[in-house]
Amino acid sequence: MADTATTETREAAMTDVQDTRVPTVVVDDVHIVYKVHGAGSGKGSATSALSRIISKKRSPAIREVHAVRGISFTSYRGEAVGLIGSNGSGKSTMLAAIAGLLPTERGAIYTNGQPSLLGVNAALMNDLTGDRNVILGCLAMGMSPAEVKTRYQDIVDFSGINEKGDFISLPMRTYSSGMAARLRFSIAAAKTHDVLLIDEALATGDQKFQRRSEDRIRELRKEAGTVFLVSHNNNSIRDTCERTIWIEKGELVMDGSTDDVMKEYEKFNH
Ligand SMILES: Nc1ncnc2c1ncn2[C@@H]1O[C@H](COP(=O)(O)OP(=O)(O)OP(=O)(O)O)[C@@H](O)[C@H]1O
Repeated sequence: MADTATTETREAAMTDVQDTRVPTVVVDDVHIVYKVHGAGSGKGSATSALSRIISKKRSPAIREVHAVRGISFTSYRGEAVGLIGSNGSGKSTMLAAIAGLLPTERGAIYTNGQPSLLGVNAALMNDLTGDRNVILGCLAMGMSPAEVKTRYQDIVDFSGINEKGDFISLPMRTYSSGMAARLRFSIAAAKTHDVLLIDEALATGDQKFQRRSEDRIRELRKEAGTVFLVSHNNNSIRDTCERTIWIEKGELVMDGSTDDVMKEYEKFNH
């Protein structure tokens, strides 16, 4: 009897612990396959295109790249999760899939809340001025015009775009790649995201800005979101994420505390 009671208490306690962790993203045995058109064995695209026209053949074979091969994990509210791995291991593909931008070939991704992907290629309009982009970006994230007005100055100050003069009123195409990336990060980070996916954004700013963005990521976590960070900068992962997922050749190698995973990853790279 006593044993049963203990078991019940333990089970109740475990349920309590589980209940405090709210899952935000569940990745269940996901496979992602890119289909590359025009990847036939033609010698040079112009020659092969011409021979195709002459022979009236249809487009060349479609090649498949199996970028993610059966990855599973669950992230919880309040977590910052680093994604690491060699070039081409599938990190960006995994982020884009969580953001809902790529279909899964097999398996499924469930998200609680709206994921937002903040990549170095996030779309801002190059011909519009920085301030127009701030306004449009905020509206596109669902802020009301009044909210945009109150947030505007903070975003510009955070970006530091105006530190060396009035750059915010110049078109984005006149910005250096670092300046543009800083503005993109500042716009995206102005909103509390349910799931914020950051792809290498921190690598583009200078050190001062990197530190500022790391602080902002920590704040976003406190505001109850989940942050995923893809980076080749091991220090930014260490400073920002307490959990890290290591991917190689599309497969999950290790998922655990950043310290443990980094130790193994560094061994692998030496
Ligand atoms: N649009 C695409 N079409 C076809 N194949 C792609 C495409 N994007 C990525 N791949 C392939 O998918 C695999 C994973 O690429 P991915 O960009 O996800 O890697 P990554 O880990 O983010 O790399 P990196 O660290 O270099 O940014 C690679 O083999 C790559 O060639």
